[in-house]
Amino acid sequence: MSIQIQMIGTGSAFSKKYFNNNALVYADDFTLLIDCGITAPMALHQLNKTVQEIDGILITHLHADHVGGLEELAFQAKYLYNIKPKLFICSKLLPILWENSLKAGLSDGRGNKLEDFFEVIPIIENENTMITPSLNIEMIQTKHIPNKLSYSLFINDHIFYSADMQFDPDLLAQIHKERHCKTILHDCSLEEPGKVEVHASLSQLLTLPEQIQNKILLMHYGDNMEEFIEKTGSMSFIEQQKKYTII
Ligand SMILES: O=c1ccn([C@@H]2O[C@@H]3COP(=O)(O)O[C@H]3[C@H]2O)c(=O)[nH]1
Ligand SMILES: [Zn+2]
Ligand SMILES: [Zn+2]
Repeated sequence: MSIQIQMIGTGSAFSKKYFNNNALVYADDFTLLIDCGITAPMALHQLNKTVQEIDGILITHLHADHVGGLEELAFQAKYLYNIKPKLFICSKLLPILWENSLKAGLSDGRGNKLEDFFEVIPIIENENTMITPSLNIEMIQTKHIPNKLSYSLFINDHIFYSADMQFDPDLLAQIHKERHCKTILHDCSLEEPGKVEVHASLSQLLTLPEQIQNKILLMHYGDNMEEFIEKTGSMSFIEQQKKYTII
């Protein structure tokens, strides 16, 4: 079954030209937002979308370019539309999201909790979770910031979505060979090697075999992306706001 992916933002954390690297996944009857960064409410507004059109939000890790927009969406959902979107998050991240990130803004001082804003659905890592009959997600822990939990995703078993991760050629080879992934959406730092070690860099990704490179759409890139067009081997940059049908 085919799905559509639309990056509401394709930028790196400090980008001022692109919104935060967050994605809408359209399955038959379900729209999932993958990550909800600081700029996500504005990015959705530019697509003429409100939280009413989002059936679920899935969080990969707790950096602000991936969760910084949740407070606004939570308040909009509750106080503007009186709805409760589903919130999918690995069970290990769930307490940290509330206690260390959202509680300050969302708590009402009378003991409210995350479940007052979202239908919280804890995800067990490495287990295939049905989001909706036409959309399964498996979350695997990947290396991003040392000692900080971060997850990448398999979507419907054959799409790999890196979220934020360091270069891991062995994992990508395994994904290609054993999981038969057809499409890989991968974060890509355009900084010179050594400056930002917490994302895969373009120079690292260019060392991958051709048959892996031609599956890769590059995302989470800096404002200088256009300088690198035609310099990405068999990979290409995914475009912000464009809808991609992935079978
Ligand atoms: O140990 C660290 C922690 C953070 N950072 C920067 O902060 C950013 C946070 O969002 P991000 O994960 O998209 O990208 C990260 C990097 O740009 C870093 O370079 N080294
Ligand atoms: Zn990020
Ligand atoms: Zn990050």
